[in-house]
Amino acid sequence: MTSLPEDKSNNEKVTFVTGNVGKLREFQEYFGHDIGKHFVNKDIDLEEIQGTPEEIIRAKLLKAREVVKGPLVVEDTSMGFHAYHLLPGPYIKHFLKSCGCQGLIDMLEGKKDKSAQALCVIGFLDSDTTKCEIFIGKCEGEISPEVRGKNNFGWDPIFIPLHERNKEKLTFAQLDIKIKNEISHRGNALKLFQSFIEQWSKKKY
Ligand SMILES: O=c1nc[nH]c2c1ncn2[C@H]1C[C@H](O)[C@@H](COP(=O)(O)OP(=O)(O)OP(=O)(O)O)O1
Repeated sequence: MTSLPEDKSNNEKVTFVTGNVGKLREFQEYFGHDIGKHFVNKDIDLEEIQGTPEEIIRAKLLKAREVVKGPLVVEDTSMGFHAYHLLPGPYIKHFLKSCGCQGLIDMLEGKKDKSAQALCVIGFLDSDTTKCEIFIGKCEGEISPEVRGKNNFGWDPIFIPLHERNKEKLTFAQLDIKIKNEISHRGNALKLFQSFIEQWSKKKY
């Protein structure tokens, strides 16, 4: 299990509420060694509502608030096919669990349009407010005709990000985590979140 490094300073830490090891790994890779100065991780199973990505993230933050007192961050990721008007979208977790990566490929059988979009929504809630800050990152891609690369994170082995850094059309699972973070939905959301959290820490301490 990936865990964030401990830090003994007195700064109030932001709690990243997630039970998803893949998310934690990419978060840690993005922020680097200092991550423990700012964040701690708590694995709480947060019930997910149905709705738009913004509605889902707000509900996730408010649910987490019932358990975590201090500043907190949650994340929700969806992935959908343009041929299906971006469904499964927020329901991708359930599709993946029941059909697997091959099942997702099969959903596009006979469809000419294999394009897909990944969306990452990061939500932040400070301790003294109910105002949710939301950061959204997107990544356009296409679904690979077969499962490729080591599957250690969700639908990574079938998602080919369309980006000039990926001329070889590798799936996320075949790309180095550093490159994934530079071009992915999560990386794009983290860029926005990072500038916010740096300003927030300056004001706070
Ligand atoms: O970059 C990614 N590359 C491939 N797969 C990914 C990625 N990011 C999330 N995923 C998968 C995990 C889950 O099957 C679904 C999102 O579900 P999602 O509700 O956001 O996450 P979760 O319940 O696993 O963790 P959490 O404890 O943070 O709510 O897509």
